[in-house]
Amino acid sequence: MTEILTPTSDNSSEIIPVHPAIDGYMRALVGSTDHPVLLEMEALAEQKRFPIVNRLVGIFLEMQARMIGARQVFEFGSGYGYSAYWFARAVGQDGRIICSDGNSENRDRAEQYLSSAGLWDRIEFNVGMAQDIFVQTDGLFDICYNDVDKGWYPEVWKLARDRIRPGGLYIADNVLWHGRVAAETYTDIALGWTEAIVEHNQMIFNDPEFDAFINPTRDGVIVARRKVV
Ligand SMILES: C[S@@+](CC[C@H](N)C(=O)[O-])C[C@H]1O[C@@H](n2cnc3c(N)ncnc32)[C@H](O)[C@@H]1O
Repeated sequence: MTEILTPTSDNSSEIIPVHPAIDGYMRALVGSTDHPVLLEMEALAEQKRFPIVNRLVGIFLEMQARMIGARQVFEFGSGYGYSAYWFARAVGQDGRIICSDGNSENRDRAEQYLSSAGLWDRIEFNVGMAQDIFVQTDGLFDICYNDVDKGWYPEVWKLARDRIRPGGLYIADNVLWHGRVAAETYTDIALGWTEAIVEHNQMIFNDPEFDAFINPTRDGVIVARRKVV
């Protein structure tokens, strides 16, 4: 697995989807979501330049989960639990978030943070390759959330799509990849990642069993809903 840092060093071709003033306006509206644990997790991301989804995307994830009454969520690439924090709030006491990450330090941090937030009992955190953990886990999911290294995106979509219940959601972060998906020329942070994201997005929009849309907030979040036939 590649340790990704926030891709700012090669941003000569970066296209920012949402104007920073609009982003700031939206962020100011959601100040009431502050929680001491969230602030700590966000401070750590800033300090280590660790790519968590941000507050706006977190709120969006929680809302998506609440809108479909999600109880079972699988996360590919959980980091230290920031995105899981939002899903865990949505699924309620009987819900379950299966987290996966290749780094055991992230698991330990997630336990510390999500315990402090009173959400750890909704989490099953597995360390290892997310795709392997997924195929070893039975059942259908209300939501499969993808945030692994971007070269894996097509593979994760192919694995996940068949395991989403009708009316359930596939959600993936970074699908605009700092605008590279729409740039004529770009420098990638890892060979082939932009091409993988482009292929991933195209497959989803071409899939007759799903309806899809990209929310351009932060780095682009795709939401694809399995049709109910
Ligand atoms: C972008 S971060 C996840 C951030 C997290 N979803 C959040 O918003 O709080 C990606 C994480 O996925 C992990 N990772 C990348 N590829 C992976 C894979 N194939 N299997 C398991 N973990 C992976 C990395 O170790 C890293 O912690």
